[in-house]
Amino acid sequence: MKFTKMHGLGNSYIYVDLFKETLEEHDLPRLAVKVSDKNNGIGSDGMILIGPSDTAEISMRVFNNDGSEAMNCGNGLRCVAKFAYENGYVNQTVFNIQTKGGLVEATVHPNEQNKVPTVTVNMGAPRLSRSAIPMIGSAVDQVVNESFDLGEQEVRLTAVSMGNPHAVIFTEDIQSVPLMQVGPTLEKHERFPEWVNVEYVQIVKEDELHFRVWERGTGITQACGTGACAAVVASILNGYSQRDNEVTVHLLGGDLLITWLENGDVLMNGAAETICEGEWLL
Ligand SMILES: N[C@H](CCC[C@H](N)C(=O)O)C(=O)O
Repeated sequence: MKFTKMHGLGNSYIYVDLFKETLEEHDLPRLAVKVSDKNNGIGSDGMILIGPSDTAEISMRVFNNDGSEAMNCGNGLRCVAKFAYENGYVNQTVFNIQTKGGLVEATVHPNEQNKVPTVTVNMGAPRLSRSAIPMIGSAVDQVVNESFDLGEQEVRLTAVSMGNPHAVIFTEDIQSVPLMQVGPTLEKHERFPEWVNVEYVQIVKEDELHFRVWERGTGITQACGTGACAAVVASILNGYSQRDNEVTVHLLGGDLLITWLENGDVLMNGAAETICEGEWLL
């Protein structure tokens, strides 16, 4: 099986081109776990399948490194867009990508001078209703800065879906967040029936945030594109940032530029890079 390893700000995946490869005989969750393993496999945060679509120019399926399938992946979308453009699967720089969480529109910027190529993705509108997250056990429909009992400690979180679920917690000091404790506890908490991605955010100023993430199905990653979008939406819902203003999100692996437009859509711009190509022999 031929593959391409690509990353968005250090959030890497093993990409398989289903226009050329067939995985019908494979158990996809098991394959995702195997290829993601850094010792017995290739090593990545998961596996992404690029393929045909009957509703868009191209489709994407995302598997975390625990084998769970996700509805969306921001860093993955930018890499899929770059791959589709470079491999001639699309003949324009603006095109749609079908994800399990819905259609998104990607814009490839191929000619940026002497810079790492970036891609802009219109991620569509965030889903804020508790039932869309999904999240249970809350009296209100939109969960904004709500107290959440974790047993030995209490956090205040804002719940946002970008097709996949996110719990955003604001902090005064991003360097000291208890991500290793709170991340796994929240990730599989019973109040999140489909589990949840967990983000800590420190406000630098209204158009600049620091960000850390514990990803559902993967753990701590260098970056999470959908998480950065959720962080900016949560920052605006909590009054720290403004609609229609581009916010710079500093993630461990680099920066993303996110704007929640007045029309409701969330735009994400960031790098997408190819690491290597290879053949999976197992
Ligand atoms: N762990 C996520 C999928 C990957 C999302 C992330 N890598 C991104 O760039 O958005 C989930 O289970 O919803």
